[in-house]
Amino acid sequence: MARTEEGTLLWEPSEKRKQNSNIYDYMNWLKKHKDLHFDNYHSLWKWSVDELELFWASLWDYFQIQSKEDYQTVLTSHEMPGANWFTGSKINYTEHIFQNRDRHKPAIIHTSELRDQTEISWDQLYQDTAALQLTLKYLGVEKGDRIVAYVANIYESVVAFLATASLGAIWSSASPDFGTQSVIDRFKQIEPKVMVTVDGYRYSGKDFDRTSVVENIQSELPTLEATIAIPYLNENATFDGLKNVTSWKHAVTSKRELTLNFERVPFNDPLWVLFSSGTTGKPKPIVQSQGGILMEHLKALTFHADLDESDRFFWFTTTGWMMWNFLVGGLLTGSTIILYDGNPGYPDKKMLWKMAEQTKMTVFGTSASYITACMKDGLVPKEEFNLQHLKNISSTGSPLPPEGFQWCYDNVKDDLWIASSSGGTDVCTAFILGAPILPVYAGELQCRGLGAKIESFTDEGKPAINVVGELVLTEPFPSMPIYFWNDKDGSRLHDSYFDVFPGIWRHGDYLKVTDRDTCVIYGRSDATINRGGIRIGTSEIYRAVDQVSAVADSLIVDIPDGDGDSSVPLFVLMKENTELTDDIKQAIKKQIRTQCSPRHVPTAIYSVPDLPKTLNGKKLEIPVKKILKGKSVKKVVNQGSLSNPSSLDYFVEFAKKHQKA
Ligand SMILES: CC(=O)CC(=O)O
Repeated sequence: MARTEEGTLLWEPSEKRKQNSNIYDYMNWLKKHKDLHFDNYHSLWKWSVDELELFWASLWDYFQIQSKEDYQTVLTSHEMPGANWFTGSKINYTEHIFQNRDRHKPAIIHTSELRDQTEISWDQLYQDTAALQLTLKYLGVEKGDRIVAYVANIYESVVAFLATASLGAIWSSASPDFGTQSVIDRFKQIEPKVMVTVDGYRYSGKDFDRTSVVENIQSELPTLEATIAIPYLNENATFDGLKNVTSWKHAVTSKRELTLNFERVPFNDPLWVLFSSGTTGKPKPIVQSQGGILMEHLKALTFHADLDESDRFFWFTTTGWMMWNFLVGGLLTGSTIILYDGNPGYPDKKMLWKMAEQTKMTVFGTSASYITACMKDGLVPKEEFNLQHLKNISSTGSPLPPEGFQWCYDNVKDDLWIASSSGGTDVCTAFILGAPILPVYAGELQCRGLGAKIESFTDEGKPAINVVGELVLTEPFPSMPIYFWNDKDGSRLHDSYFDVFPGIWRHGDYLKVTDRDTCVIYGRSDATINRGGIRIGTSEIYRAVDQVSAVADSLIVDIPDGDGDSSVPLFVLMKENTELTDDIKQAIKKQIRTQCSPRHVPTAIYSVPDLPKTLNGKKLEIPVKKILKGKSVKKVVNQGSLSNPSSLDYFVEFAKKHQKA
C-alpha cells in the first residue's frame, strides 16, 4: 500500500464553497450584529475561547434559543468542575428540534437488515412524538424521571427520545446487542420509571431474539412501572413474559391531530445519561444537560458539519454509542437524518456506499476503522455507485491515518471534504473536527472546535505547539458532564478528568497541535508506547503495520518490567488464509523501524485469532495490558460491552504461559 505523507495538502474549498458555508453566515452575522470582524477561522476560534461568554451568548442570539426567562449569567465561573451555564433560563431540547420545519419534507430516512428504506416526514415525526408524549404522561412520567431504552437504531427510538426530552425526563439507551449484565449494570444505577424495548434484531443476516434478555432486565429493575414494547424482529411478537406492557402501536396511536407540549426546564437540568465503561467498577453514568447539549450540538452540527435543511446526514452507529445522540442532533439543523441498523459489512462492505447512493446522502459519517477496512479490501465505490450528492465524509472512533484520507479521494470522489474528528462520550461531541472553510491535510484534524479551549500539554502542564502531549481543555465547555449519577461528593467525576492537572480537564488522548492550527491525535495517552523515555502513540504503530498488506489489524501494548525497561508485544490479526511468517514479521519490524523509530520495534510479534474490541469498534489496549500483567478479565473489562468477548481467552492463556516462563 502506498504511503501518504502526513500533512500533504489534499483538498481546498472553493471560494463559492466557503461563501455558502454556515460558518461564513455566522461570521457575517457577527459583523452585522456585534461589529466583530474575523478574517479567518483561526482568529474566530481564538476569540471564541478567549471570550467564552461573548461567544456562547452570540450563539444564543444567532440560533434564537427559546427560553421562558432571560438568562442571568452566561457562565457562573471559569473554575472546573462546577461551572454553570445560562443560569436563570428555561429551555427544551425537543422544542428546538421542531422549530420552523417544512412538515412534508423527510426528517428521517431509516433502513435496516429487517426493514426496507422508508422516509418519515417532519409531520409524522411530530405526531408520533406528541402521541408518545401523551402515553408517557399517562404512565406518570414527569420531569426528572428516567426512561431507559433497549433499542435498535430505528425510527421508534428517535421518537422515544424526543418524547422523553419534551417532558424534561431523562433518557438513557443501550443497544440490543449489549449483554444482559451490562444493561443491568447501566440501567439499574439510574432507577428508571419506564423502559422502551425491542424484541430482538437482525445482524449479518442472523436473527437475535432478545425477549428473554428483556425479561431478565425487567426483573432486575424494581423501579420500573411500565414497559413500551416495539415488535421489531418479529412483527407479531407478544412480549408475554413481560409485566405492565404497552405496545408501541398503542403508545403512538391517536385519533386526532396532537400538539406537543414542551416542558421548559432549567438550562443545566439533565437531558440524558451516557455510560462509559471504565476498566474497573460499574460503567460511569455521565449526565449532560438539556441546554449544554442543545448549544454544543447546534454549534458542532451547524458550523463544523455545515448541515442545513438541504442535507441528508448519516452516521453509522448504534444506540449504545454517543454518536447516536450526535446523529439525532442533526435534526436541530433541519437536515434529514439517516438511520441504519445492522452490520455495515453485510453482505459486504459495499453495502453502506450503496445506501449512500440510494438515500442521496450528503454527509457520510463512520468510524475510521470502516474506512481503513474498505481501503484494505481494495473497494472503489466511485466505479459502482453514483455519489453525486456526497460532499463530506466524516470519521471518528480512532485517528484516520493519512492513507485513509487518500483512499477517499482516490476511490470515492476527488471533490470531497474529509473531516476526521475526535471527542467522546464524556462531552457527547467531537471537539477537534472539521470546518468546510479550511483545507484538508492528510492525517490531520482540521481544527479545534469553536468555544473549545483545547491544548496539548507537556508533562509539566504547559501548552505546546508541534509537540505531542496530553489533550486538555483549559476552560469550561457546555456539554461537559453536569455530574455523574449517584456521585454525591463529585469524587468520581473529579478522578475521571481533574486529578492530573488541577482545575483542568484531562481528556486522556495524546494530541499534537500543529503550527498551522490543525491537530493530530495519536491514540489514548495511557496506552502510549514509552521506550527509553520516548513516547509514541499507538496509532503511529498501527499506521506502520497497516503498510503490510497481509495484516488485517493489530494491537500493541507496553508492559513496563519495573527495571526501567519494558516488553512491547504486537498482536496481529492476519488476513484470511494468510500465515504470520518470519518474512512478514521482518516486514512489520522494518515498517515500524523506518516509520516510527528503531526503539519502538516490538519485542515480539504474535498472530491472534481475533482482536478484542468494544461494540463501538474500539481496540481494548488498556484491558489487554492489564490482563497480560496478570489481572483477571472480570476486573478489567465488562464483557457485555465487547463485540467479541471470547477473543480475550487468547490473552488470558498468553499471560499464564508467559508468567510461568
Ligand atoms: C467523537 C468521538 O470521539 C467518538 C468516539 O471516539 O467515541
